[in-house]
Amino acid sequence: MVKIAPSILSADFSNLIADIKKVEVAGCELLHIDVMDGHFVPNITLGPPIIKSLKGKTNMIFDVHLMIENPDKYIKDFVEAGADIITVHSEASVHLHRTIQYIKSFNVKAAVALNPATPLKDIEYILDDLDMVLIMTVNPGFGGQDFIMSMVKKIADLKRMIDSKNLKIDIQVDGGIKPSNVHLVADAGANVIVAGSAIFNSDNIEETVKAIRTNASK
Ligand SMILES: O=C(CO)[C@@H](O)[C@H](O)COP(=O)(O)O
Ligand SMILES: [Fe+2]
Repeated sequence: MVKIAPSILSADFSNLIADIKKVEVAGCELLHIDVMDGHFVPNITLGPPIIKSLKGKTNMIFDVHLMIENPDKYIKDFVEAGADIITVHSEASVHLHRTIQYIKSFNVKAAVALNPATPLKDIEYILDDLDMVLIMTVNPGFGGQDFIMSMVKKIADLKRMIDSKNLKIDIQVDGGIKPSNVHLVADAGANVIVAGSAIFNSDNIEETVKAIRTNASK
């Protein structure tokens, strides 16, 4: 059974709560919140004050994807804003093990994201410290990009790595996922599905979420 995490990057920011309610009613488990700083990625989105303003308005899990340089400097702010899961990019953290321990010291879940070109070996020795690994299926920075097909093998390799160590770690995928390709990532082992444009740009959010869930289990 997959969990679905709509990315609010593609929501209507002038009507954010209404859009969040729609995905909650559609049964989505997580709210994926993309934080971009204009340095790690060429785009700027939102920060802790907006996340804080949303807390308490939905029961969904706040899944905060930090696409920022020097994440350690801001982790406490995101925890205080209401993050339940904090994902940092391996490419953005010099001392990744320390960063993960720091996130976990606040009793929130810790995850590492890998850009498409980043090898799995970057997390091999810290895998058992992680609650989730995020395999980027596009280059981070924008919603609405095309899914990178070669990431299917990377997901399968990660799944094998996790199973070989007898670990229980979520595999999240993010970028270009829609009802027509979700089976590829789910078959490979992904169980947390981020989708932004496919959900928020659809005419019928409930139907699209249902299609993602159904097609993931085909
Ligand atoms: O982190 C990112 C992009 O950097 C994502 O979460 C996107 O927001 C996903 O959007 P779609 O590719 O599903 O439209
Ligand atoms: Fe994301």
